[in-house]
Amino acid sequence: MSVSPQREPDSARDLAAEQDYVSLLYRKLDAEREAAQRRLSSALEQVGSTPQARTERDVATTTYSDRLAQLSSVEQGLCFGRLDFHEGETLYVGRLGLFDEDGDYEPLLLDWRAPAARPFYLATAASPEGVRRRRHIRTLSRRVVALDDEVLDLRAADQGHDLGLAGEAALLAALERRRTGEMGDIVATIQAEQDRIIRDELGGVLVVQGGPGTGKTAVALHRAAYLLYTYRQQLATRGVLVVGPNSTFLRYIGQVLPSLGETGVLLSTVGQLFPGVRATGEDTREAAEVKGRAVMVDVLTDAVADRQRVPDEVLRVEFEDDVLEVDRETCERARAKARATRRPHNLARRVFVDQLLDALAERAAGRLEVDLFEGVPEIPLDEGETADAPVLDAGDRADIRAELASSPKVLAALDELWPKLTPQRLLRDLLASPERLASAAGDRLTEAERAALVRPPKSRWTPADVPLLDELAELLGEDDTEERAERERREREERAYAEGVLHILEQDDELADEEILRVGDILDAELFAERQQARSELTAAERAARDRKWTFGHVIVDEAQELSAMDWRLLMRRCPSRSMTLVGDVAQTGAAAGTSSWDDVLAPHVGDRWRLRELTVNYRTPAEIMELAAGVLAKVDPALRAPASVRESGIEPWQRPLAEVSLRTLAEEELRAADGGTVAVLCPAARLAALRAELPDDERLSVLAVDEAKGLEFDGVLVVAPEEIVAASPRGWNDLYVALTRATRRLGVVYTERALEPLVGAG
Ligand SMILES: Nc1ncnc2c1ncn2[C@@H]1O[C@H](COP(=O)(O)OP(=O)(O)OP(=O)(O)O)[C@@H](O)[C@H]1O
Repeated sequence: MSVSPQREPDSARDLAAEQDYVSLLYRKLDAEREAAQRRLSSALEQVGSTPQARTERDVATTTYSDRLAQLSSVEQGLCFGRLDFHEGETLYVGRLGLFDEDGDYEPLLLDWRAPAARPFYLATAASPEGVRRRRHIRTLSRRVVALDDEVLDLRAADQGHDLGLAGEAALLAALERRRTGEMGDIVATIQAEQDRIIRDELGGVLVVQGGPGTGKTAVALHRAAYLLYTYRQQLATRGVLVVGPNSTFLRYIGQVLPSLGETGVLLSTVGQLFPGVRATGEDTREAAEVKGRAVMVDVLTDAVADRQRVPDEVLRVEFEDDVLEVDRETCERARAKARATRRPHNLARRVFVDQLLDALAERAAGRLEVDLFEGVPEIPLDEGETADAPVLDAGDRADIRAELASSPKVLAALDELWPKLTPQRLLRDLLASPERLASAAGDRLTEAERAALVRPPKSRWTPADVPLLDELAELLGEDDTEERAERERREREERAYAEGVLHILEQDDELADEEILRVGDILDAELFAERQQARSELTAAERAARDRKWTFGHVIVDEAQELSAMDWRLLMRRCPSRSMTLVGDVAQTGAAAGTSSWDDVLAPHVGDRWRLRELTVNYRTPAEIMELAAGVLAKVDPALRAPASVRESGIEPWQRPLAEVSLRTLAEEELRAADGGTVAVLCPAARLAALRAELPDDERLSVLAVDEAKGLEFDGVLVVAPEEIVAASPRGWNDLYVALTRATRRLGVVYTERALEPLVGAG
């Protein structure tokens, strides 16, 4: 069911009145910016030499810079709505809150995320929530260009259409706009089913399932902004992580949160979540699938165990012109004792090394005693002395042990048996050796699957390696005793420094600055030290990106259907609170290790403790294109239903054989038709290079394989060789469904031999 825009011309008087109000809001915004700029400049001028002055300066500069960035980000579309209530009250809704500080602090503009702004998104004629009229105010720069009114009375309810859209005219205007290659925010036209998801409670796992174009990405990002606004205390320090499928996609959505005034969110792919590793390599489809399986946990566990060796017969170690020997049984006992600690490999190593050093020290002491007495005439025993009493005392033995512990040869011998390992070294060794792989995998992987994993040791890391490295980091652990001692020492110093500052703050009568007094009032020294460090150096998102053990306050995953079982394990580690929003569409799964069931994905981590919400309206793809795509969806699973398109474009999709067309000419035509908007040619990966060479070089034209186009949209799309896309993978129909649903206006399909069955009759 689609709708078409119908608007009464706005009365000039109404426009002028709204222009006056909007201008007042911009003046207020300017004044706030100037004030923040002034405060920032004066804070920067303070060249404090005392710790107290430095602290003041750091706090102030961060606060005012953040505020300035936020005030600049809301310049476009500052105010976009107005609510008139039956009781006579009027509220303006916009990107941030502005208050009348000279009067009685009345809100001039309500932040869209404030509870009082909710009727703007939820009120309907059938359930008006006291709202008489909802007005969408459309602006261009600072100029009011159009008003769209909805009167919410029961007469309007009778005329309601079945999609239940709010602010139809404004919505359709937003949907008709040309695509630029960067996603925009939808804050002015969020629909009720989306609003309910955006404002769903923070805790627990929320799964949002929705077909293509239903606004899953838009909703996920607005939810991040909403959560940060509503639960700022809880989330600001731990941060929010947004995970996307690839870096093209992250670039595509990169502007949405800043345009909503939020900069403290880490956007990342799973492949970027292991600090120090850049996953620039590519796996074959089969290798990626095998690496993503949950069974890899057992394979890796055994691969670690395989690195804890005992000698075949006897351990022989050179030490001071001598060779010390420890039998295999003693080595086995040492290994069993170390394993029994259940500590990660690198931490359990200490136990193993200690045991063997004890054994070696005993051998060395025994040798020394024999040596001492060699050639010495027998001395009669004193009374009470026995012949086998140790000659070396505890101090001597300790010295011998210390010497052994610092002997490079001894250490090298022990390292042979139980090496200190990094995740990188272990995984590199494992994947480079068919023998190691066979030993670790046992019968968990077939020979062919193991062969798919083998690669040369110098290969680049791939995204599917990253969750394996993360798993290994857990299995291996880090023996960071020394770093920890150093960190504790630094923390003690910082605490002492903070205590000093707080003391000064308490004493200093002249400190009228509200900010600093508040800091002194509510923080103890420890928290203050922590916060100072956090503020003066990095944002939460930046710190999180550098720290593998960082845990986030909330994690949002887009295109969540693509993640493998191993990816999920990594993400769950980053979010022990399980406060997560997962958005995706199981009909669009392309990755071989991806999922077709949310249950399967979540059961190992949260059982059935997750809640499902669905999005049902497609805002992107016109009805004509969706009709074509629905046939392909039926091939994925006949039980699945395509979402209802919100509009018709009046342009039928078409199909033609490759032999009869020039792709270059077609692409040029599409670029012209897009009229400044974007065009994509989507094809099987095998044709990418040839097509990139053939097609015009234009920044508005993208030539992509289907997995690269996931989540993106373009005004015009040409799908090339659909039958090859289907044949290229077991999830080929899903891929074709994704390809067909990327267009906002025009779609053409160019097939190689004959039209695919579900597409026959189209175009
Ligand atoms: N309420 C809305 N107002 C205006 N535009 C909207 C609204 N909801 C969604 N859109 C637009 O619809 C398009 C599709 O949204 P989005 O990319 O979030 O969908 P999706 O469900 O993530 O799609 P896919 O599954 O294909 O990745 C975007 O251009 C988005 O801006």
